[in-house]
Amino acid sequence: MDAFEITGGRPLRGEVTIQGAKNAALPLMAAALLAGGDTPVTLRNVPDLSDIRSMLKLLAELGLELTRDTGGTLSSAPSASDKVLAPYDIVKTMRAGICVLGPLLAKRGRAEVSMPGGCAIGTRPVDLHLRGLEALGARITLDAGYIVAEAPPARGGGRRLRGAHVFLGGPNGSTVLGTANVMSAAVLAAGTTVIECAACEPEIEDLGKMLVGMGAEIEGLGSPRVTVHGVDELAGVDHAVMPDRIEAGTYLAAAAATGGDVAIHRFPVRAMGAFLAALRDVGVRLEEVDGGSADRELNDAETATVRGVIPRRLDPTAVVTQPHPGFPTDLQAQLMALLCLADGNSLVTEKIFPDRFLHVPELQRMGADVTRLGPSAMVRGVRELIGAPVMASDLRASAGLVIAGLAARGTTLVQRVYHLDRGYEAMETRLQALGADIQRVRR
Ligand SMILES: CC(=O)N[C@H]1[C@@H](OP(=O)(O)OP(=O)(O)OC[C@H]2O[C@@H](n3ccc(=O)[nH]c3=O)[C@H](O)[C@@H]2O)O[C@H](CO)[C@@H](O)[C@@H]1O
Ligand SMILES: C=C(OP(=O)(O)O)C(=O)O
Repeated sequence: MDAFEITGGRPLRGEVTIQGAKNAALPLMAAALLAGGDTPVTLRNVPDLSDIRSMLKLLAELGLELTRDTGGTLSSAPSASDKVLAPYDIVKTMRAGICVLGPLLAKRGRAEVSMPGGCAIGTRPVDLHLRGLEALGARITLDAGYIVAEAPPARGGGRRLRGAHVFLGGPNGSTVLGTANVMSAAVLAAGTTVIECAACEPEIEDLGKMLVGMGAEIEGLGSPRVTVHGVDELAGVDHAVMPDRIEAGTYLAAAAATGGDVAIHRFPVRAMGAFLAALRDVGVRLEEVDGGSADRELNDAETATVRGVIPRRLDPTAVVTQPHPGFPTDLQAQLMALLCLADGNSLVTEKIFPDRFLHVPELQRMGADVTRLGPSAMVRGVRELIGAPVMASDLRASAGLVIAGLAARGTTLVQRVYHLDRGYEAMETRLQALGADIQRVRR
């Protein structure tokens, strides 16, 4: 199994360009199943990640071939496939495998989708996905680990979902991929669907933009009330995947933890308000790099090249993860790694996945002073972290450990790098280019 061997203490310096977002690209790829006729779907800025390869395999299994060029563009060949089985072997590897459920139901009238996998970050039910699709008239049963769903018979023959009022609120707010599924199903339903308590995450907005580009009629994107007027057919589209806000936040946190100076290109500023507010509390200020020389205050750009002005001493802060536009749970571990080095006590509360603290015992192995208190963690800043062998069993916890390793004295071995390969393209190469001492090794 691959591991990262990191010798810490080198400030990251240089430039890094943010890739397309994994969590946008995966539902966008699934939405390619909705295209009719022989117009191709083209998706640009698709990162080269193991989750993306798994989704390509899953779509091929469903009769939709997407080919990838060297520049990260995926193009579909026309498909008249009526396959509806999303098998366990592929879907178990990633949560986003569930994203084919809505498109299959809408386009092919039936779906048999294995219960999904994904990061082990606590219970991850799919009840809201199913409730939303049932509201659109789908009949759903669970059979041997598979979700078997069928659209109701349509008046003119075949099967078709029907528009409805759908409420997607759950115990911890809305559901991101549940919203993707219901929205992708509603676009071809008969009549109008109103999704209340829709996820406002930028990746859902990106999916909506792609669907609109295919001919869908959607209002309220980015808000908790999304209205979808069903249409009879969708065409292909040429769409660029939004930049990855989690990757951007990870590299910024790494620069801050090492006292470095990194210019980050394609930084999705507008999608990152809560993270940037937390960094400002810690003392990091962002400046927009203007033409490579004169820097100015960061404004509300969609994307920009930014540089963090990193203080010598980091202040502590309190953050609570929440649905967008709140602080993203997918950046909680990375921020915690940074707060381990702040001058004082911080409080991190996890409201989306209250057990998402797998990085805590591993950070403790590196000398961090963190106490878990139910859904919160008290982080008492220490003067330094010390390299150690560590291991995490989810993607962002692993990213937090890489940041800790980059800042620590001595050598850290981050094991089970396959988690990182799900979400960060060539992470070690990109960090090496920023001056980090990091190697991929076999252990
Ligand atoms: C591939 C992808 O985009 N994954 C992201 C997506 O996951 P994912 O879409 O799976 O996460 P959800 O938004 O669905 O989960 C949010 C909360 O809702 C609960 N819930 C969810 C579905 C459901 O049917 N019932 C229910 O109760 C979950 O347990 C959790 O507490 O959003 C998460 C929250 O921002 C991110 O951490 C993941 O990186
Ligand atoms: C939790 C994540 O991914 P997934 O939902 O695919 O497990 C993530 O991207 O941080």
